[in-house]
Amino acid sequence: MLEVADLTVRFGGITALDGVGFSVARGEMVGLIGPNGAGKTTLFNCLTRRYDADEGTAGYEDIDLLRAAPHAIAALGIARTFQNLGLFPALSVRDNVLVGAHHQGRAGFLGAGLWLPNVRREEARLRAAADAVLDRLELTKVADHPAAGLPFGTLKRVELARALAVEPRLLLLDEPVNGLSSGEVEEFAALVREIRQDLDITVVVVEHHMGFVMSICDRVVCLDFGRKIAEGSPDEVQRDPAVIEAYLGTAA
Ligand SMILES: Nc1ncnc2c1ncn2[C@@H]1O[C@H](COP(=O)(O)OP(=O)(O)OP(=O)(O)O)[C@@H](O)[C@H]1O
Repeated sequence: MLEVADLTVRFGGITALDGVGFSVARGEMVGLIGPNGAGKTTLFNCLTRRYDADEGTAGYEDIDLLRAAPHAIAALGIARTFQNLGLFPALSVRDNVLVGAHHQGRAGFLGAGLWLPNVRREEARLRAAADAVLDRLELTKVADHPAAGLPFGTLKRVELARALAVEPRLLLLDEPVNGLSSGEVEEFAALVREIRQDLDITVVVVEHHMGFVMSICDRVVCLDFGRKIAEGSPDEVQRDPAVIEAYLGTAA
């Protein structure tokens, strides 16, 4: 489903990604790990066209993602969550989720302004879809609450709901369990397992929480200083001396 090859991104003198390549099969869940500054978020930013790559390709289904327009990413069936939450604090939880669903709307500016019948029907359809996502993520009770003021664990689920409202085929999760308690991490892992099973979504997850990554991912890719240093099953990567050295600074 995704085939990243020779991906290189430079920021002035810093090479954030240096010839990175890996592939993700349809239905797989791949973990992307590595110490701080390894280039994980930069990789997501390239795939979602927030950053331009200097070199490389990212084949997604039958196109090169790196040539896609940034606004086309959601329509291509790709959604992401953000490390620091990409929510609008003053909007209700439901409206935050509707922002995710919005790209599916077909109404033009004029039709929306005049609130024509087809626009009303479309709005009702999008709201029903958003409500179904809220229900799945047990967020119905807080649907009308502004995002601001909700507990962090709830906001992480709203962030996931916003991404799911895109109805993605490929979901990119950036540190989804960072800051959660161990109980919440387990709940989140169960939720992701359920979503993958029910919605047939392919997932790439960036995460520092090794317990989460190792328990939920089919395969793991490790970056260090912009380079891929290991790839394999969670067990293999965990035992890889290069990975241990990258994290601990010395071979075990
Ligand atoms: N917009 C930018 N301008 C300049 N340098 C950047 C930019 N974005 C990332 N970098 C640099 O690129 C490198 C990789 O950063 P990136 O955020 O991708 O790492 P990461 O693996 O996601 O780290 P973390 O685990 O801390 O989130 C770092 O040296 C970072 O400072």
